Amino acid sequence: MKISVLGTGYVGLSTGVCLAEIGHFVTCIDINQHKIGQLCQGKSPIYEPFLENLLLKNADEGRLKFTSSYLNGLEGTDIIILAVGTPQSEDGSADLSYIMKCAKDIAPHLTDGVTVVIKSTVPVGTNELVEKIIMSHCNNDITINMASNPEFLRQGSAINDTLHPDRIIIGANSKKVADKIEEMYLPLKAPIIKTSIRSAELIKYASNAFLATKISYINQIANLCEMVGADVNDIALGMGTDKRIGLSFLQAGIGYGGSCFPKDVKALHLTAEKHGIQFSLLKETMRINDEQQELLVKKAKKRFGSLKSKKIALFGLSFKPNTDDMREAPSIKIVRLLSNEGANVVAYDPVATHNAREVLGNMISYANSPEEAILDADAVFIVTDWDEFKHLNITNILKKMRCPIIFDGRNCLDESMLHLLEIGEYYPVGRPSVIFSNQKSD
Ligand SMILES: NC(=O)C1=CN([C@@H]2O[C@H](COP(=O)(O)OP(=O)(O)OC[C@H]3O[C@@H](n4cnc5c(N)ncnc54)[C@H](O)[C@@H]3O)[C@@H](O)[C@H]2O)C=CC1
Ligand SMILES: O=C(O)[C@H]1O[C@H](OP(=O)(O)OP(=O)(O)OC[C@H]2O[C@@H](n3ccc(=O)[nH]c3=O)[C@H](O)[C@@H]2O)[C@H](O)[C@@H](O)[C@@H]1O
Repeated sequence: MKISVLGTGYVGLSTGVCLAEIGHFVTCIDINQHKIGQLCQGKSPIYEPFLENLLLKNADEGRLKFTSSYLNGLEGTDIIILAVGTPQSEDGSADLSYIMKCAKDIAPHLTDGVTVVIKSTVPVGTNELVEKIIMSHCNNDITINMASNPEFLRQGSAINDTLHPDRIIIGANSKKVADKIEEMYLPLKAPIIKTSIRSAELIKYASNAFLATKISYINQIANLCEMVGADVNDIALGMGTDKRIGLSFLQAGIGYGGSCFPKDVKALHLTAEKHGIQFSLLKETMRINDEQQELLVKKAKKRFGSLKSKKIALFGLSFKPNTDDMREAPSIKIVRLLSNEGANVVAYDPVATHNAREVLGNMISYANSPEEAILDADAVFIVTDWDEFKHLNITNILKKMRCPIIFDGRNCLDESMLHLLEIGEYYPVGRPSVIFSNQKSD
């Protein structure tokens, strides 16, 4: 099939590359000419494992092209996939301006019978809105087919998630349209769920808000664990082994961030409110998450009394490992709180430093290695659970501190490695703290 994908963010690019990988002829279109320039040279504008290799391979084999011209990119296409951003507006609702503009701009280039698929996360009713915009801006008397096909990939594992999805949701108002989209995905051999357009739109928000709520739930359990002397990792294992609950998304820590959970929970809460539903559960999900992001600073204040002039080494800046994305990263709030307390922050992140500089500027200093970050540090905050921080040599690095005091916001240091520290203090989330003197005690 000939497919055009609009938007070359995480979703557009992963979708485009993977559809080419399964044999389709794909053109990715973006209004950002700088990005298109990079992509035409085989460079990925985002850090995402395996993406660049697959991009180069499919471009070389002639199945993947990039352009900023709608005229070239939409010519003779069977399916158009809209994957532009839907960020948060000031009032918390989804900002649909990019998708609306996109609809208006592509309209004059559409041909009769083309299928327009919305993959961006959009509130219920947006497909209908987009169809209206297209119909009022297309040149000829054409018909188009609309469909909703929300995306569930995670950053950091976007390629694997796209090639091996748990399920594919297709929302369409006719069997013919749904079948056409199913045909596009056939080589993936993934379970397909066909439904109405409105249900498909809502499935996406319901899924993200549920996962975010699961995280807030385990984080409140973690807070309780600290009060009663229980271990949240054991609780998560004990709960999650029940198949009805499941083990995933029970990793306690300093809360969720990223470009989706925060905005999607807010947007769903607002949609419910708009329709007279008081979805207060989601309000609590958000409140718990806001508070959880303050946890490490609160713990450090309790430990040190004052953080004024204390040097804090921050391990990790991105909102999760394997990405350089800083959108709504918990590190941002942590840095602001630490700065307000008068602490000096030196941060190390394997890939996010460049993006972090744009958000945090000179509020903090940036180190090129964990070793550099811990020089003269009073405490270490582990903010992102990069693999690099979990491995044995991190314990060796921490051992170089005179008396390491570690606040582990992601519970990522291994207990057995920690015992190599002969002296120091370890404060995880929802688990017993450990004070190492020559003899270890709880
Ligand atoms: N980031 C993620 O992991 C996931 C995101 N989503 C959803 O997918 C959508 C896209 O998200 P991201 O890929 O993160 O977005 P992004 O913000 O990283 O990228 C969006 C891209 O669209 C381009 N664009 C804007 N207007 C355009 C137009 N008129 N024509 C062509 N290109 C245009 C922008 O230049 C930008 O490159 C959002 O609705 C998001 O909620 C869904 C699942 C996962
Ligand atoms: O709509 C989206 O954009 C995507 O949002 C999330 O994906 P993503 O934000 O890339 O990353 P996740 O792995 O879900 O992590 C989100 C945040 O939750 C935190 N998290 C995750 C899992 C967990 O157990 N505990 C926890 O604190 C992570 O550290 C991170 O800050 C969903 O997992 C995807 O299915 C969805 O497609």
